Amino acid sequence: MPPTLCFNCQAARAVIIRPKNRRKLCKTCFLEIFETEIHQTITSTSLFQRGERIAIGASGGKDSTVLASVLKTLNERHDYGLDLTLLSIDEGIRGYRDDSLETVKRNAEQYNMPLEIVGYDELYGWTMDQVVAQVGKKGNCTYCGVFRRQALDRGAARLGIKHVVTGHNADDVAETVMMNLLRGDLPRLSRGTNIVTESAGMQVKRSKPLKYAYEKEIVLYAHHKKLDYFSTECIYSPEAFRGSARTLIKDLEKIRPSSILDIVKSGEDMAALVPPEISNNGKPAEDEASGGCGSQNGRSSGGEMAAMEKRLAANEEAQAREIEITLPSRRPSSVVSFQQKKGKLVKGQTAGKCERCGYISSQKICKACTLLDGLNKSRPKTTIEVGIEEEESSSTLMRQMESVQLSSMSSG
Ligand SMILES: Nc1ncnc2c1ncn2[C@@H]1O[C@H](COP(=O)(O)OP(=O)(O)OP(=O)(O)O)[C@@H](O)[C@H]1O
Repeated sequence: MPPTLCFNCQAARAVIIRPKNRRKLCKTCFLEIFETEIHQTITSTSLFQRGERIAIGASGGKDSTVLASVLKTLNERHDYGLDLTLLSIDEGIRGYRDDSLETVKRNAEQYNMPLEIVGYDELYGWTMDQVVAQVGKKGNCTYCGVFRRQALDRGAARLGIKHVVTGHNADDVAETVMMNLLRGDLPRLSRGTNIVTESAGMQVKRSKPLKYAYEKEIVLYAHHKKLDYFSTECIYSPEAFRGSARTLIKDLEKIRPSSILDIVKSGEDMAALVPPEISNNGKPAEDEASGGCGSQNGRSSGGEMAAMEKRLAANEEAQAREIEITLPSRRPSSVVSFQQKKGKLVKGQTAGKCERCGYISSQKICKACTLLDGLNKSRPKTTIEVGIEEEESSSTLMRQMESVQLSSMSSG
């Protein structure tokens, strides 16, 4: 039987079935199409300014490694004129981040980019190993996510850089859309679909150039480009709800490959219907997919079923560690009744500064300092009342507090 020819060039042998649309492509065409699509995302959203300094949030994983590689390629090919730097956050997780940082150090040499490493220990006086030793695994992702978002801002500020890019991909965005849909959280759904979010703390812009790239294609790209990346998952691991949304999306993708992009597009369309007063569009915002941990994501490039099974098992395990979060007043129905009660939309909050660390926050004490308070007081059980949009301003819902209960923290 003659070999199947590439759908694109009709000359070379097809070796890849594109996860996005099942088209059969040769390696060269796949790599070029993948890069071209990222270029189109960048140009159609006017993501970068010529001469801009960009910090690439580099974890050593497949997404940020592919992001660094593609940005370098496109910067040279299309003469974007960008000054690219790798920025890594060392959460202090022995046997995980120390190994992945070795990968980033190699990447810095391979891509000829400067590398800045910022540690939780120097910023907060705690490593994640110490946090977990104190609070247990349950809820540890909350600490890590809050700390990482600030750390990326602080790292960028240290470098004098005002734009951080992260490797969040279409699967991550689809998961965020799905999670917020299931929670009935329109403001977050809206923000999670934006390609650019202004970071609350330091007026650092944050963006996701891989927003429309499928995770599977990122793995294929890394594989065929022979990129050097780290593929072990975080030892403190996953957030069960995101894992469940992920499994749901992966199941849908099997039946309908376009599902991931369809969910992203639907999220964007729904976001367009959310009034700015509620979505906080264009204002400082922290969303779950802009610096939080997604290391629950499968990182293996082979044996999808095996990876899926592993994920399912991990999700099950994660149920026991899931943090209890109550969102009493964030459903669209409460948005309406809240507004009706007031008779008009409530003006947004004014972002002030955290009294402790100076990070911009709508509360007196920012989320990271609140968490640190609990840690430093060595409380075995902590109930923290934080505004869910604490570091975000101008949202009707921001005035409504959510109760985040970090219960049984000492139980692991
Ligand atoms: N320790 C870190 N240092 C710098 N950037 C990070 C770090 N952890 C995460 N990021 C950024 O946030 C993005 C999403 O991280 P996440 O934890 O969800 O991992 P991921 O989806 O597996 O990505 P990756 O494959 O790049 O690790 C990463 O692609 C990276 O840009």
